[in-house]
Amino acid sequence: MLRSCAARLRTLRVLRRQPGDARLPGSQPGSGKLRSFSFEDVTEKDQALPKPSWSKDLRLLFDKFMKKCEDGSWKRLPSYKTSYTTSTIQDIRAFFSGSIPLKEELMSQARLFTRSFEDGLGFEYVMFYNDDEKRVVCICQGGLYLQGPPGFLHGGALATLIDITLGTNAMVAGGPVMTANLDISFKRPVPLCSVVVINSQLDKVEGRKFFVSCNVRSVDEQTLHTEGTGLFIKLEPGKSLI
Ligand SMILES: CC/C=C\C/C=C\C/C=C\CCCCCCCC(=O)SCCNC(=O)CCNC(=O)[C@H](O)C(C)(C)COP(=O)(O)OP(=O)(O)OC[C@H]1O[C@@H](n2cnc3c(N)ncnc32)[C@H](O)[C@@H]1OP(=O)(O)O
Repeated sequence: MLRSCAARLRTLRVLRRQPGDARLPGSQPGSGKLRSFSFEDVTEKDQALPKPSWSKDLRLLFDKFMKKCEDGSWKRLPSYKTSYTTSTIQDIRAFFSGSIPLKEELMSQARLFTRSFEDGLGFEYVMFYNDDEKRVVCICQGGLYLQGPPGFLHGGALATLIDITLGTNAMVAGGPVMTANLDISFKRPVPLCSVVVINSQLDKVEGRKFFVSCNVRSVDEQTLHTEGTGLFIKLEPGKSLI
């Protein structure tokens, strides 16, 4: 698994020697196929689909959950590098009652933190949602640029993955939310480039407060890496954030 991460890093270094170019979407690593950078490439491509940088474990888990989607009980959630396309920026500004401090131009360049790394070096993840059970499962692989202790995933990176998983669980149930509180117990470190499964469930809703909890386990389910709980507050349209 670590070897596939290192090979991916070498490939990216070779491709990066061409300034102003981006990799052709869908090209094979090492193929050297390049073409000019296009904004649509980074905004429109669904990132929650198999890529060459995924390990075998991540692919197998993805296939397993896609099978569960066949009867409609589970749904894969697509994911993009930015949620803020030019057409929705006005709506978002209105929703937050003008409290977003960024100017239009910068806003359109903003990227979702977890989708800002090159393929395979940062966060690779896919979330699946079960509406009846109010559960979200995130299958994820933390890449070489997310190191904390030598050879292990940074705790903040894992906290980020937990935050977005719990937040997504709250959001699919109740609409736009923000994290008010996160409580995380790190029990066993996560090896870098390994795959873990974040299992979350919506425990309780009280007015605008959504209480969500999760555990993080290894692929073989033998290791309990982490447990976490979160409180998410449903945002009120037109209410300023600041
Ligand atoms: C057309 C589309 C339009 C819009 C959609 C656009 C976008 C979608 C929006 C978001 C999607 C993106 C989500 C991804 C984000 C990833 C996660 C994050 O990184 S969030 C960033 C980190 N979090 C923050 O910066 C939050 C900072 N805090 C706040 O902004 C506010 O405190 C708050 C959480 C928004 C709550 O403020 P409110 O004024 O709205 O609510 P309150 O009246 O203060 O509280 C309501 C209720 O909740 C209780 N409460 C609030 N905070 C806490 C807390 N920390 N611990 C415990 N309880 C808390 C409070 O006591 C009230 O309880 P009640 O009295 O029982 O009702």
